[in-house]
Amino acid sequence: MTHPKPRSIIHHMMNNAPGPPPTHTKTPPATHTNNPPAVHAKNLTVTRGPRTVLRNLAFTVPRGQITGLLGPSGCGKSTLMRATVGTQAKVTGTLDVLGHPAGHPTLRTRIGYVTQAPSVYDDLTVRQNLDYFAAILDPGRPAADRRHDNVTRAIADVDLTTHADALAGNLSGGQRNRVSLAVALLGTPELLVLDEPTVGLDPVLRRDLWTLFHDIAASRGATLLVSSHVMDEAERCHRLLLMREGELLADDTPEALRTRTGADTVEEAFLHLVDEAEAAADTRETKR
Ligand SMILES: Nc1ncnc2c1ncn2[C@@H]1O[C@H](COP(=O)(O)OP(=O)(O)OP(=O)(O)O)[C@@H](O)[C@H]1O
Repeated sequence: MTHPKPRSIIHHMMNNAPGPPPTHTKTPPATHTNNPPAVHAKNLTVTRGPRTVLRNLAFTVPRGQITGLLGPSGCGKSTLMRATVGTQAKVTGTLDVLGHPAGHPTLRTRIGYVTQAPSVYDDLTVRQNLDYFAAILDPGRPAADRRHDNVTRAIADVDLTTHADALAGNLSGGQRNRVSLAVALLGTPELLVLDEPTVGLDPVLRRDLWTLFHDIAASRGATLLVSSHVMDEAERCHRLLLMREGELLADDTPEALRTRTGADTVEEAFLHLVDEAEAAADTRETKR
């Protein structure tokens, strides 16, 4: 007897679109044209200890798309994500998320946030982990059926149905990352903030996750803000925020960045922009 295959976004996408995911150089139409952008920042500055780690940032993250936050280690990606989800202290300037100031209580259920360290309980199974977080998000006996459906769907979304009863502690690093992502998907968030979700994953898993991100954006109209320091992942985003040392070098589509700098890849474009920024800084210095 053959069992029906569990519904899985990853399989669904792979069956319909074999090969690598599209690089999506064209910007799709925004799905909530009358709504405020997912994120709007102006004069955004963050200090950590004695250091200014984000300096005067201004950018807009449109809805319904994948915006990549790219830059070298230590440039401030995690700090920007923490500020966006409202967990970062000493934030000044404007930072509006889904039309509210970052950290506003109404945003709690509208944002999913996955940090770099998978936040799952090793001594619980995948389903028990999800049940636990679902009970916090949507408590009470009357919501039991809805919780069960949401948990089943979130597990299927990250392609872990066959591992639902496995202890999280016995999963691979990539699978544990996907449990964290499933937790973030539980409340069907409008904005998903994913901090280096593919770090340490093999190329196949990385490709599968990016396929999943595109499916989440396309099928739910969700906005994804995804950080990475791997420049080839930039090509998979609709838009890019390129960062260096707490400052924004660019806020554009991968295609526009390549065209503007005459580069073949986003990595080359990034290096070009770094050189340009350093030359501009030198000019300012010699004029003093
Ligand atoms: N608690 C802290 N006190 C002072 N400085 C900090 C603190 N935490 C981080 N920083 C500094 O803030 C800067 C930005 O850190 P952040 O973690 O945002 O960078 P990142 O781009 O996410 O790096 P990575 O890719 O390695 O995760 C770094 O230079 C870091 O040293």
